[in-house]
Amino acid sequence: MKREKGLLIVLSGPSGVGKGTVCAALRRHDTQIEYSVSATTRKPRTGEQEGVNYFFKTTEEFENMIANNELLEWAKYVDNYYGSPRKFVEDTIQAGRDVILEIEVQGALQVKETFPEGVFIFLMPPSLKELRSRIESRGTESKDLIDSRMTVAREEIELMDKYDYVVENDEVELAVERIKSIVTAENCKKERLINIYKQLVKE
Ligand SMILES: Nc1nc2c(ncn2[C@@H]2O[C@H](COP(=O)(O)OP(=O)(O)O)[C@@H](O)[C@H]2O)c(=O)[nH]1
Ligand SMILES: Nc1ncnc2c1ncn2[C@@H]1O[C@H](COP(=O)(O)OP(=O)(O)O)[C@@H](O)[C@H]1O
Repeated sequence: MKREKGLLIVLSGPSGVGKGTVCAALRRHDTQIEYSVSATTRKPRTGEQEGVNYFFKTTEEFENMIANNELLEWAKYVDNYYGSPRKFVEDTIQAGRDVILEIEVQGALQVKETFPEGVFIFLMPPSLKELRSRIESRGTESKDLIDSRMTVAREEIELMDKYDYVVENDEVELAVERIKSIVTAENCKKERLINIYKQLVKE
């Protein structure tokens, strides 16, 4: 069936809950969902590649992107800027393909304002204790940074009711299956398909 626009899927939740891990697993499932690569002023971690994990920018470059309206949303998170390049997202959706943004909560809520027809998914940790141990086990942050990420996490969890769906990330493969079910169901929504059928009847 010929698609109209693709779905904009926003996967959000606290740092360390497993957004990156779940998104990477989702991509391995060959769901044909496109992944939006964000821009950031954060320094690359070992193994991270330009244009694959992030587009790494200076503060000046990032502020120019904001000024030129090149970002669909952006946020300052802990001490760095993060944002989603607008053009890739808009082009992908226009071409009828689904796109997923993996972003923190402030940015997700901005997208909800400008793009309410998006599908908003909040990834939940099984507990705060487990969340802290996941951040610690990743080993990418100092003790101070872990504390500030935990403070932000508590605030973010309170915003959970603004999302369409809440998915627990107890096990990666279970979380992936839940997200795939959500995307399938959203693609079957009558509102999305009715116009396509009207068009078919006319032809
Ligand atoms: N608003 C927004 N948040 C982003 C974007 N890209 C990444 N983030 C979020 O920024 C936070 C910090 O990302 P990062 O430094 O890579 O750390 P990690 O996700 O905890 O490994 C995470 O919650 C990301 O999901 C973006 O384009 N926009
Ligand atoms: N379901 C899970 N069970 C156990 N550990 C997990 C799970 N999901 C992610 N992790 C681990 O938690 C840490 C944080 O995951 P990450 O994907 O970097 O989180 P985020 O992108 O939300 O900051 C990583 O070490 C990752 O391997």
